[in-house]
Amino acid sequence: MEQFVRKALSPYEVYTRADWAELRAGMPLTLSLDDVIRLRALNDPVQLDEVSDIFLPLARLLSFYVESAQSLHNSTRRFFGRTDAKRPFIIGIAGSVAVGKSTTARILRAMLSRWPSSPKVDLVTTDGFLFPNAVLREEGLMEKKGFPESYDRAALLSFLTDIKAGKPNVWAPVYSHLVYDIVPDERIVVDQPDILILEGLNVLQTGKLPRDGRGIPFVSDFFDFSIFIDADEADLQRWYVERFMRLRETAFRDPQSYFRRYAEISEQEALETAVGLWTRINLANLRENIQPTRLRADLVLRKSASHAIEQVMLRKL
Ligand SMILES: Nc1ncnc2c1ncn2[C@@H]1O[C@H](COP(=O)(O)OP(=O)(O)O)[C@@H](O)[C@H]1O
Ligand SMILES: CC(C)(COP(=O)(O)O)[C@@H](O)C(=O)NCCC(=O)O
Repeated sequence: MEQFVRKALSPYEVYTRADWAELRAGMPLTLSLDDVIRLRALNDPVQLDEVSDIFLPLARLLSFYVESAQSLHNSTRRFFGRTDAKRPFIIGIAGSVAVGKSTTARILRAMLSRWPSSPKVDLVTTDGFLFPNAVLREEGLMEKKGFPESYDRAALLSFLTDIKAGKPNVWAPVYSHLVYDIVPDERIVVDQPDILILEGLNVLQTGKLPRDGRGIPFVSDFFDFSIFIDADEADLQRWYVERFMRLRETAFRDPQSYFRRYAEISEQEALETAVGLWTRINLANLRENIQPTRLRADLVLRKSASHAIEQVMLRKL
């Protein structure tokens, strides 16, 4: 009974992978297996059937939403008799560290940019808005990287405000996973895209509402559509640790790598280090800040232990 009431009250329509895949409705597959291999991140085993079963129906849904958003914006322009700049459609992608946000964002970007209208699709990750390590150290936040307080939220909001207003050449700072810090003098420029994908742990977080009612408090206020990628904690830990162990063979060997020392310790010590980083930083952040935002998303993609998406939940209310 309790489960029945909970289901009736849920704001989501729940689809199995097979049911969701049906909603592709003839949408043509524009990515090849080579494209998928090129786009997927280290340790992400995503396959071409994930593209046809999950991403094609999603791209079809988004094509309706983008069209409706443009039409709504045109109505507002007509009402005011204005000819202001086009407004990009902004998609937010949230979820834990190691859940596969970057692969999802890159596949989605490639698919949307291959629509017949050839829209300009840009992708930005929120790590560029982390405070530099020097600031995090001063504030005692080095073990809180990825937590809400480790980001320059004002800069991120100002970046989104400019993009949504249709300004040309809006820039964002760049973060390097290799050096584990913001890269001085490097920037990414976003120039009036039709669609912007913003990917990061924190994009659905709410923060405190200002008491005086002024200001724009949430990053998600800028989203036309939001996606949360969900998985069990035990699977996430396994993916994080496996990736860490693979990075020891690759990126950590680079003399510039912040994690250089972890390429040299024993396998057992490396495992303990990875589990420690996962538990102290990323699991704590998942529980305190990320997981509670899941039900704010328009779409939840739920991954199984094999990394494949097994269930899709689409907001109906
Ligand atoms: N220490 C690291 N060195 C190099 N690349 C890394 C490191 N940690 C994570 N990455 C890469 O950074 C990207 C983002 O990782 P993460 O924030 O965990 O998000 P997600 O796994 O959801 O995409 C991934 O492509 C991952 O492979
Ligand atoms: C850089 C990140 C905070 C992710 O940033 P995002 O792009 O999601 O804003 C994360 O990948 C990270 O490095 N966390 C710190 C703990 C760790 O080293 O695993």
